[in-house]
Amino acid sequence: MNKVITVIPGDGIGPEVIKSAIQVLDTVAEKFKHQFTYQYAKLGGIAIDEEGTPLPQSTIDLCKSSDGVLLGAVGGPKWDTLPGHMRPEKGLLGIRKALQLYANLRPVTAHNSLLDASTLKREVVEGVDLMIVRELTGGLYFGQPQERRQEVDGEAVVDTLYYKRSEIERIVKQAFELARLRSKKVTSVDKANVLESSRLWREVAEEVGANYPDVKLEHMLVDNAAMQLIRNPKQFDVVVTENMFGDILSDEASMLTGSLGMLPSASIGGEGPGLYEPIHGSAPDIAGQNKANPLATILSVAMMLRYSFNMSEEADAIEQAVTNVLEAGFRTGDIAEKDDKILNTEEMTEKVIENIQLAVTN
Ligand SMILES: NC(=O)c1ccc[n+]([C@@H]2O[C@H](COP(=O)([O-])OP(=O)(O)OC[C@H]3O[C@@H](n4cnc5c(N)ncnc54)[C@H](O)[C@@H]3O)[C@@H](O)[C@H]2O)c1
Ligand SMILES: CC(C)[C@H](C(=O)O)[C@@H](O)C(=O)O
Ligand SMILES: [Mg+2]
Repeated sequence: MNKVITVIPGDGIGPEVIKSAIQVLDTVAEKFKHQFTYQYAKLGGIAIDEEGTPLPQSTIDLCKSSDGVLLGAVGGPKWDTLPGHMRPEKGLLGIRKALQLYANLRPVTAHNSLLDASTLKREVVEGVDLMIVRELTGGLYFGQPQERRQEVDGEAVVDTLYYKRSEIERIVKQAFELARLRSKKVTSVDKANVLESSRLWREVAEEVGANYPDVKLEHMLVDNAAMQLIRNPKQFDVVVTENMFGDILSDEASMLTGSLGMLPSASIGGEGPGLYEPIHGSAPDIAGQNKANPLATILSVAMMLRYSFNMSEEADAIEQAVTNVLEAGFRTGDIAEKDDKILNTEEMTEKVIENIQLAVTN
């Protein structure tokens, strides 16, 4: 198959992990006789520096003209003092919105060989396999007004948490559809004891859930959910929640797998291409040092092949290669234990590539 992929390296470790992901894609292309064409686009800090805006129109156009979008990460201290609308992160929010990617899937899978890399006890994380379904184009991130104000008694600020019923319906429906393919349980996370938006969220979850009698629905307040995620994460199958709660809970949940550097994501739901990115950021503290764990981005490539290109055998080959490499004891610094030899980004990528090449195909 021929596929056109828009590649957005971004800032910090973004270009490093994207380089790994492209090498993996090239390996898959060769092994499975596909042709992947890459068109590179700018987003975030590098786009601000070179084009004066975090989201150039040319980037939106390139994304829309492709079959899938692969993104590294954006942001960094260099751009932290810019006004809100000019920040790198605004570019990321803008491209998600422009492509109507309202559903962000963040799978959290504990690899057996990484159980001791987690900060939690082995018996707590063993067997964890959950999916966070994060609403991605609404809520506090996008609601208007969002501004600072001078009022008579001093400075004030407002962010707006806004959802349309239809926006809640479609994301909750997505969660139920996914749960049907998994363990048939949806936990809807909200703050319905305080927020009006959460009370509507809960109401809609009940209504949508009524159409899925085979799937169990439970509601959980977000503060309790944050605690339950580290007390007993195995109780969760699909977790569905609004944008900001999902952002926070997914970083927390990543530690069940051993590292933020392990968690991939797929953003889908629009009429055009899906966007695939690790959940981590540009990691300025390790950028440019060839230290970043490339696995989250490599696993995001697997999600792109599975969800956007319908290449499940190829996706399986990548995921299996990652499992094999971890089982063989190869580690980047973030998942290493005391006596492990630490591989750099390039060496880890090489191990995954060797493994894909060795895999026997049907
Ligand atoms: N999707 C994105 O583009 C995205 C996501 C989150 C944060 N950010 C941006 O990234 C910048 C830094 O944010 P932050 O430090 O809060 O979060 P971060 O995710 O960049 O880093 C948090 C910690 O995790 C480590 N880490 C992250 N990814 C890693 C990897 N692949 N391998 C090894 N270690 C890894 C970092 O070194 C750091 O110690 C900010 O500008 C933020 O806005 C971007
Ligand atoms: C960088 C930021 C805008 C982004 C978000 O909050 O969505 C990031 O934290 C993520 O999780 O993808
Ligand atoms: Mg985040």
